[in-house]
Amino acid sequence: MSKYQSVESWKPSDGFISTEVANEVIKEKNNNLAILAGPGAGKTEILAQRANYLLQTGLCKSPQKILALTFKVDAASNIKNRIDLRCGRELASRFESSTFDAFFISLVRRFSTLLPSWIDIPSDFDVYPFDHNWWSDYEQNQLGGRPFVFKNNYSPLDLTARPNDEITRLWKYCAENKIADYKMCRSMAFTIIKNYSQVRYLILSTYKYLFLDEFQDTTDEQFAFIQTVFKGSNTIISAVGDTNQMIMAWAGANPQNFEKLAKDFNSKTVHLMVNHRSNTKIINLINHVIQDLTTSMETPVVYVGTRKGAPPYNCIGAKAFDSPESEAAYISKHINLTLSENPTLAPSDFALILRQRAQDYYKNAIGEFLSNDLSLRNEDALVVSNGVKIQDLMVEPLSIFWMLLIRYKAGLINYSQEKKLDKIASFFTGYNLGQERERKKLKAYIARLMSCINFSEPVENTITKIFDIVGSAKIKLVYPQYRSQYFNKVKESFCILFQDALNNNPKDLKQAINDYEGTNQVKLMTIHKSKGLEFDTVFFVDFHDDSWWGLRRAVQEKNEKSQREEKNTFFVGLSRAEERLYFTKNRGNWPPVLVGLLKDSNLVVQLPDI
Ligand SMILES: Nc1ncnc2c1ncn2[C@@H]1O[C@H](COP(=O)(O)OP(=O)(O)OP(=O)(O)O)[C@@H](O)[C@H]1O
Repeated sequence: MSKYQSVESWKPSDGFISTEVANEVIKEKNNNLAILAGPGAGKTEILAQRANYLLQTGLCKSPQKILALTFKVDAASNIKNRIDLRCGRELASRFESSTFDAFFISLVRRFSTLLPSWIDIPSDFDVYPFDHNWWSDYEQNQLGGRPFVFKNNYSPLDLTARPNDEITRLWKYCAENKIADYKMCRSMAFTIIKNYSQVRYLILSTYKYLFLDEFQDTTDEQFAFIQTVFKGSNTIISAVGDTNQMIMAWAGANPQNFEKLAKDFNSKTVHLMVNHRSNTKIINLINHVIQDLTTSMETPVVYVGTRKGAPPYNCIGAKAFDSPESEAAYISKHINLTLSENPTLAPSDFALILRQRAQDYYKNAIGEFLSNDLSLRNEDALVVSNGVKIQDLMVEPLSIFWMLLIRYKAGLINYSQEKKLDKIASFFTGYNLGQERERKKLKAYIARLMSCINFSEPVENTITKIFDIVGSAKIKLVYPQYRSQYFNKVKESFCILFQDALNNNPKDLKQAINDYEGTNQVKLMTIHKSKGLEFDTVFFVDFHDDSWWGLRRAVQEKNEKSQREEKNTFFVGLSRAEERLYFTKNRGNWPPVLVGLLKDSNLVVQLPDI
């Protein structure tokens, strides 16, 4: 029997609502696609379903693979997690998801021997961003200091011709210390690709399909890489994004990406006009803001919701306060009221988002939250200095794996979590879950890992024992991002955060797990960090003119580009809400441009006193 399903019998999984356009995207065979879609349209999901379709029907046959490239680590693991859970091991192993930078690094490690002979970097170098302190040390110790190109906006260098002394000295120093920063890796990857057509052909013959998620955030440099490798090839590209959510221009994202894709790759443009996330009132507000974002040359799009049920009464509101404390006191009471009226909601369904300085806001607000029996978690905070941010830790595959084992040991695992644990363990062991005998061996392996867990021992001991059984080589093979020092950062951050949760709840394991995962905590984060997420209720806090100074300045200076970026940021934030969306300020004036938009919509009411 064929291991592949027929194209006719293949169906999308997990309650996916398919529209004609969605179906067209999933099943496109020949054309490069530019998929434009608004918030909540299920952009990542449609790529995940397309990957399932191509792998499960054999349109992407072994040994061909799909490569998904994106800007951010969490977006890369998000799509990979969905494929891993839905496809078997063999199929999932042919879906590779990576950030652009991680892909560049893997190219350099693999082909470092092809680099010009003056570059002597060993393949097991560590990568981290060289920050201000690093450069200060370097400048003090190294003759000639930081190369000029590293001081400015930097395009990748072609390293084939031996560059100047400053550059060669930097590379020599890094080779001796087995380190490199991201910019250096980009240069090395470009040098390999441009000068060795064999490497390009190897990439092209490996990847029949290329997915580009969050395409609006792609930089010129990344686009140049896509052009160099894929232009004129048979690899089929599917790029998905939302130009109204482009908030990375400061990091080099180019608003013309979709046009460039159409020109260079003759891509077919498809619009997904649905929003599966928000209620009709919030979608009306989204459509209203889109009208403002649309230039006179474009036709404004209008999104249609698929969510059932009427929006809650007063679901979009605003209120002014005279201090962050009184604002936080009101919000925590409001959350408690909504929780008491909606028993299916938990504190983690509520988010406070703000333009900047989440930690300052946290310090002012936490007391009020605690006195209303609620906990607030600053998702943007580092677990430990030089460690991983809480929000990033939550999506790290190793943190997910360790928590699943801990849940299993504590008897607090549900069916889908257990399936997920089996899947990850099968990646480490190679056991086939479809075969009874191998499944038994897999269960014995998981039991062995679990026997390492002793809740009265320091968490670090437990994790080290688990790690010894799994083996570092296996972990690095399955998750290439852990080939560097980053593994130790994730491990240390996990141990500290989970140890804290255990210490705070010595007799209540369930509560400790909830504390670690933030299940019973209201989330606090910057708008940039909220991108890609969704919450039942969103409070836009600290929503005053001073915190939107970037927009104020852009208006004063008539800087259209910056105004657009600020408005896009506002758009990203408000489109995170499913059912309730509130704007609050604790001083000064409302930001005039944004509040003008809200007033014009006629959708925002004054929130009542509680
Ligand atoms: N085709 C679909 N049918 C039903 N529900 C869907 C579908 N696609 C996505 N969803 C659900 O809709 C919500 C929004 O999806 P998702 O977060 O993938 O959208 P998105 O396009 O990435 O949004 P954004 O750009 O705003 O982050 C999620 O809860 C998701 O599970």
